Amino acid sequence: MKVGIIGATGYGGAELLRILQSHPAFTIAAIYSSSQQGKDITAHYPHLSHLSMTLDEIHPEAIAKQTDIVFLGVPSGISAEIAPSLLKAGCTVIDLSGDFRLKNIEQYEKWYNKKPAPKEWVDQAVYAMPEINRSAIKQDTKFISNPGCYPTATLLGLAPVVQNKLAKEGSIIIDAKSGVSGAGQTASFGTIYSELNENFKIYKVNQHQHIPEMEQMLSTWGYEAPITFSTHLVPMTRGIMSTIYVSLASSVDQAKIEQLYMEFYKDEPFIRIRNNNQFPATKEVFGSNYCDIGFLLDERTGRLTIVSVIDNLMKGAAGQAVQNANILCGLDETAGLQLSPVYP
Ligand SMILES: NC(=O)C1=CN([C@@H]2O[C@H](COP(=O)(O)OP(=O)(O)OC[C@H]3O[C@@H](n4cnc5c(N)ncnc54)[C@H](OP(=O)(O)O)[C@@H]3O)[C@@H](O)[C@H]2O)C=CC1
Ligand SMILES: CC(=O)N[C@@H](CCC(=O)OP(=O)(O)O)C(=O)O
Repeated sequence: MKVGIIGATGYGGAELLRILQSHPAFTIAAIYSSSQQGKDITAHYPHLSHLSMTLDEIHPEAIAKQTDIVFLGVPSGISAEIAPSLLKAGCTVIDLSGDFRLKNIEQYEKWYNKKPAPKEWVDQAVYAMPEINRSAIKQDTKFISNPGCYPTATLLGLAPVVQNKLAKEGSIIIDAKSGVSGAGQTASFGTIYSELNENFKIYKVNQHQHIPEMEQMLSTWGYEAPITFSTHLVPMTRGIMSTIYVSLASSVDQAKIEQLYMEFYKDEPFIRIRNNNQFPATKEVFGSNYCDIGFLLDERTGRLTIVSVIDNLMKGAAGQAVQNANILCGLDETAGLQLSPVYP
């Protein structure tokens, strides 16, 4: 099976290269760039010098001939422009951006502050988070919209509670933190070393573009109230920790909640539940496709604290995209993804 990567010079693209170079069923047929055509990937990423691949121009018809699946790892706003021409040319596309996740394009315009992709293409995109809706991916699916990094950690943390109608309406508060690679490789004032080092910042308060993505999924689970979601930049390279507070709608104890999570995720190869009141740390998933989840009920307040961690570039982007590609191709979902976290 031949795969291609558009945006291979980006962080998500580099992570796709890292996974796909040793995938048992996928071969990297070509990599594409809008700004570095004709150059070797090594010119941008010396750590990939063992691959020695030339970056090609983005020509949809040629990409359709060269690949069975193409991963699109370009910024939001750019995917909306590129994906339709790829699909028209006959490519099968897995898009990592936020451009096709929101079914309501007015919501996209409001939260991303960008022109939305044409509705007809948004309608065709299958939003796929394997542990939640892997059956949405059919054999003839041509277009997958990969979930956002924060929504992946948060929704996986919340699913057992919300789907079992245990969340009190209006009570969900999410306090999330990300390493700086979540912002991609282009430096901005907020992501330069002197701003990040020995610093801890909140950003996009009540304005984060992942809020409607999470609310869209929560509403399919019957939770209709708006959520409070805050994001923080942590002086580290990779990792997301989503700390979620939710008031419980009925009285259950810690043992029952543990049982619920264990049961909900019992067949999931990439979800690891911490029991005995243990909480996960971002380093425990670093470089892997795992999502680790811990939780503790505060019996005084009736609130549950859930902590969900992922590597933003793996389960939050490239790893989940490959997991989706595996499902699409009828492969073992874990193919190419059985990587232990890098520790310490
Ligand atoms: N970083 C993360 O943790 C996550 C990222 N995402 C999403 O994945 C996508 C890629 O993110 P990431 O790799 O971090 O981003 P980067 O900024 O690191 O890389 C994006 C790449 O897109 C390409 N690009 C930029 N402008 C254009 C353009 N006009 N036309 C075509 N290609 C362009 C560039 O490659 P070139 O110049 O070679 O074309 C660039 O290397 C984004 O949509 C992001 O929101 C999703 C989840 C997590
Ligand atoms: C640390 C950091 O800046 N993270 C980014 C994640 C962006 C992202 O992944 O964008 P999509 O909307 O395409 O998913 C942010 O919070 O905006």
